[in-house]
Amino acid sequence: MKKTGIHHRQKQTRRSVLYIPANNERAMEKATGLDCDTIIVDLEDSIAPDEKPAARNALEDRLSRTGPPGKEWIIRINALSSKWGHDDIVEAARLRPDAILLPKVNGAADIDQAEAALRDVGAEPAIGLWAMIETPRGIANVLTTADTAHRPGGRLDCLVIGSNDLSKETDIPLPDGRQFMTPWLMQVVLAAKAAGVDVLDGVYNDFHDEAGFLAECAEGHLMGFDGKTLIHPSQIGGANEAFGAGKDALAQAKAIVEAFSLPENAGKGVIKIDGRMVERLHLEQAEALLAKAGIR
Ligand SMILES: CC(C)(COP(=O)(O)OP(=O)(O)OC[C@H]1O[C@@H](n2cnc3c(N)ncnc32)[C@H](O)[C@@H]1OP(=O)(O)O)[C@@H](O)C(=O)NCCC(=O)NCCSC(=O)C[C@H](O)C(=O)O
Ligand SMILES: [Mg+2]
Repeated sequence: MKKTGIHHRQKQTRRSVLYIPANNERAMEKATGLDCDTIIVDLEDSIAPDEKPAARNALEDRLSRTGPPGKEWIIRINALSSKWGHDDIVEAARLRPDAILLPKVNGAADIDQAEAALRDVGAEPAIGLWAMIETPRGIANVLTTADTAHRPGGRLDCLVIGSNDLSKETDIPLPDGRQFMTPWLMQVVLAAKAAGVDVLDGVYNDFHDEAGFLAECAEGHLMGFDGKTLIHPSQIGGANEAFGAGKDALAQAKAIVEAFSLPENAGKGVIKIDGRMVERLHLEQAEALLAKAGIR
């Protein structure tokens, strides 16, 4: 369970989170068989303005034929301030995804507006909200946005970096300028950790550049992201590897749990394993890692 989980969901593994344009029938068909943890069906930036209503209908039609994709799935709607946003959220609530992803969230008021709209249509409490943080104002206000997760009935469950929009709004080119965005990205990570919600890194556009993608995955993992958003199936394996608990980390976690379970360590707050100090906070960390990996 999340530390501060509001709707008491199970802690999800979200190493690899793949966007699929809602009107891409072939890609939607493939989604169930892909090894990604989560899919985001997109009604926003990958759908041309004239195609928005048709994409919404295509999604509804597909789900009525096939049912849900068989893994965590999210619908990214257009901003509620846009001419499509209201119809999108009404339709999304009817289709009952695990969560609705709001683009270009500038602050808590955007979450208020979405939660009110979901209340108005009687949306199930189990439908979560995810927020894209991809504007300068969204970065500046991210802690108060994240803290909406703590309100009674709060639906926020995950923050998602939108690096393309952030690049557009700040004139920092990608991928070369990512180092200059890093302080902002870390603000988002920190806010997510403070509020106890998940946080996902942005996409890597050049899906033929495997080395660049893997380097960005490794960096995102070190920065504390829970996973990475993806645009192409070829990126799934690398993200699962980078954000999954590696063999060494799992072995280390098991060693910590075993050491603290020894009778001679029962009353101790701190012990030594392989010459390193290990405290009970490390035990908690180890137990959480093993639980997330489904080991205990
Ligand atoms: C980028 C693409 C348009 C490339 O598509 P395509 O030309 O079809 O690529 P391939 O020929 O290499 O595809 C090989 C097979 O893989 C399937 N495929 C491709 N993409 C996906 C996908 N996303 N999900 C599932 N399956 C996919 C193809 O159908 C091929 O299958 P097969 O026929 O069996 O060979 C395309 O990848 C794409 O549209 N990607 C997603 C784009 C998207 O959703 N963009 C919006 C989110 S990004 C963003 O906006 C983030 C944020 O807001 C920000 O600001 O940064
Ligand atoms: Mg965006």
